[in-house]
Amino acid sequence: FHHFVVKGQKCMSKAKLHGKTVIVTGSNTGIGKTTAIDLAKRGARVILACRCKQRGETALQEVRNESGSNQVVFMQLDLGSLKSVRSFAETFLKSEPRLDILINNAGICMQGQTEDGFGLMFGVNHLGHFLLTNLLLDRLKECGPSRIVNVSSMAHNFGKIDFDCLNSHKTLGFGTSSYRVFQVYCDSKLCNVLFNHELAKRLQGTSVTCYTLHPGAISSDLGRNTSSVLHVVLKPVTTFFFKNTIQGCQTTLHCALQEGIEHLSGRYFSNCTVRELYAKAKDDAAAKKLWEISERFCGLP
Ligand SMILES: NC(=O)c1ccc[n+]([C@@H]2O[C@H](COP(=O)([O-])OP(=O)(O)OC[C@H]3O[C@@H](n4cnc5c(N)ncnc54)[C@H](O)[C@@H]3O)[C@@H](O)[C@H]2O)c1
Repeated sequence: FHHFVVKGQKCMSKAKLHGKTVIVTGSNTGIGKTTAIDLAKRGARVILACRCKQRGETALQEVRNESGSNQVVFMQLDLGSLKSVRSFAETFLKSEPRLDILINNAGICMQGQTEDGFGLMFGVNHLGHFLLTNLLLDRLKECGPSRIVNVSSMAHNFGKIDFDCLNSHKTLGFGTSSYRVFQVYCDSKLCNVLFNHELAKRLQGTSVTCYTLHPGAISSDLGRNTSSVLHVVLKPVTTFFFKNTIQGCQTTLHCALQEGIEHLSGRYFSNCTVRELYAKAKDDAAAKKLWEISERFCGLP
């Protein structure tokens, strides 16, 4: 109940980001867009990494207008295509000298399959971000102290990881029940938390830290692909009870900016506060196994 009706804490950091560069994935809508606007207002150079060129460019104008900054750039990134992730990273690394904050925000809750034949939610929510982060890691290290923020969800609590299922690249077809779609969404959000757990270990001794979080229950477009009737019926309820996208981006901003939280690298936040995870979300062996299987799927050495 607390998670659903509390509008939440505000990010208290007054950090200015002039001369710093930030990437926000999935920033043409929802909390990605409000995160980008806030960071641009603080002076950062903000890269909007979005799938659709047309929607990305519309968002670019909005983010520029609302932030009053012209240091905002659109770069095309489809997380459902490993080729697109590689080409985004290549373009970014060639054209931008710095990377100070990487915000892995994009997320999807619907059935389907990625270009590479993975389940859409596993592919976009986890695997695309896994590859993206790995390809940008050296640049983050060069620019340290730098941060990686992985937007997960409290839904990870209902997740489980079936490695056999991942190996068989099982995907959900159209007509799959909403319950099953939600279960696989929860699984992908558990992948975000386990990825963050293993990443923090691998980053120990570097100047890069990473954090994962639940942004709150937010009235956004995330459920747009669930039953349209349900969406229409629930919209007034969610608009009233849920956080709006400005409230919804506060924990992301906290993890990206708050001074003095570096010792909390690898931890999980909600309402701008560090929270305990259940054992399955900080399971060393599962996190390591997920990392190794993801490397194999992405063709990383
Ligand atoms: N809305 C909520 O209540 C809620 C709760 C918990 C966690 N979250 C998480 O917050 C994050 C942001 O969600 P939101 O609520 O702002 O929803 P949203 O649907 O408005 O935003 C998601 C963004 O991801 C982008 N995206 C989807 N597929 C992509 C792909 N293949 N390549 C690149 N970008 C892609 C979308 O275009 C969109 O911009 C997600 O990771 C979501 O899982 C949301």
